Amino acid sequence: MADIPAFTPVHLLTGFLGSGKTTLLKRLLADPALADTAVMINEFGEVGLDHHLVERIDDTMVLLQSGCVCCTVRGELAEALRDLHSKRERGLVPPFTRVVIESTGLADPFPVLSTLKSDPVLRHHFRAGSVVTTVDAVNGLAQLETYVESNRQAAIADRIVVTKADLCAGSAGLARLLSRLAELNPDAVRHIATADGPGAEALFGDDAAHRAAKLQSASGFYCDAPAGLVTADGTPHQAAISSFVIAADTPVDWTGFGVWLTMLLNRHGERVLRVKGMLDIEGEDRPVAVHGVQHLVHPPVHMDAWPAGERSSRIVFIVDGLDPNLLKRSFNAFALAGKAADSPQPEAAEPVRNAQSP
Ligand SMILES: Nc1nc2c(ncn2[C@@H]2O[C@H](COP(=O)(O)OP(=O)(O)OP(=O)(O)O)[C@@H](O)[C@H]2O)c(=O)[nH]1
Repeated sequence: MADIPAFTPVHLLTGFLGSGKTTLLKRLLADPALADTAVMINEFGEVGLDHHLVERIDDTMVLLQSGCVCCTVRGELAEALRDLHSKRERGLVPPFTRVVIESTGLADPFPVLSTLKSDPVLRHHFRAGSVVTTVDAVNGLAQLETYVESNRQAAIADRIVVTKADLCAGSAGLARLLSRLAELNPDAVRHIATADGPGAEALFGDDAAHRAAKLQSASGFYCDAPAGLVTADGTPHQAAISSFVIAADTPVDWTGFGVWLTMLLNRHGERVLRVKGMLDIEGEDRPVAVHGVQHLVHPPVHMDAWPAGERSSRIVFIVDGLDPNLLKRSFNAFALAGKAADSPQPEAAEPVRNAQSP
């Protein structure tokens, strides 16, 4: 086992919604080179699913919930790191030699890194490591142009991993994305994700000098959520982006669900920034994970088992200006064949403009 460094590097794995952070993290954590790693996962939304998808639950896996690590849960991040450090000192957790934080898809990397420097305890024990940013080859170009969060994540990266190139290999769109990324952040090393690369060393190898230089040059907007991201009521992130969950205790009809999701993404794909869920399908023992990113639906995956005591369907949505009540009602009509789950009370619901078409 490696010696504990005087300053434990904290690597940040970021990237826009659905760009493949959890997929990459899960693959990297299987590499023995990352055995001494504490992992923190932060999700935007009321219900966290990623820690189940990574399939590693132990004392060095921390879930930072109920807010975004760059703004509302910065305090929680600092506290969790202090707690991990203290437990390591007392031998209560394995002696990790690095930390990887998987941020939300909307996180701004600057405030996360500044937490390490500004906290009086953390700055004596931790240092900023690499910022690794995943960029989705299918949706990335449009996201870079539309969402400031995506732009900042790519601009601060030490390493950029272009994911889903297998879905659009050789296309003009992929070439345009690569040249846009080179323009936005010429210093970053760019990788194309494959089933077995890039590896842990390529992404989290030591780069303290590079990082220090980069932070220096970015110091003008290093400390807090940049002005462009803060809305009039002080809420970070663009005002129309919101998250909600559709939950159901009744098993879901797979065909109805498929029709519903396809129609939804066909019609409103631009505004469905992310949909991900763990479904209890009629006639299936194991949970099925489903993922969609804008117009793209990924193949469903059977998970090994239900997390303890959690057999029910949960679908997390992150949307840009869509009415949750409309989606909940149409989900109920299609996927549950009208058997009400947590559909809204009639008085709380918006008028349903078109119940048959999500
Ligand atoms: N074909 C293909 N699919 C990928 C690739 N990387 C990720 N995916 C799929 O993209 C979907 C979203 O991946 P995640 O790893 O959950 O993305 P994420 O960035 O963690 O998502 P959020 O945490 O919700 O922002 C999943 O269905 C993955 O299987 C890739 O390189 N190729």
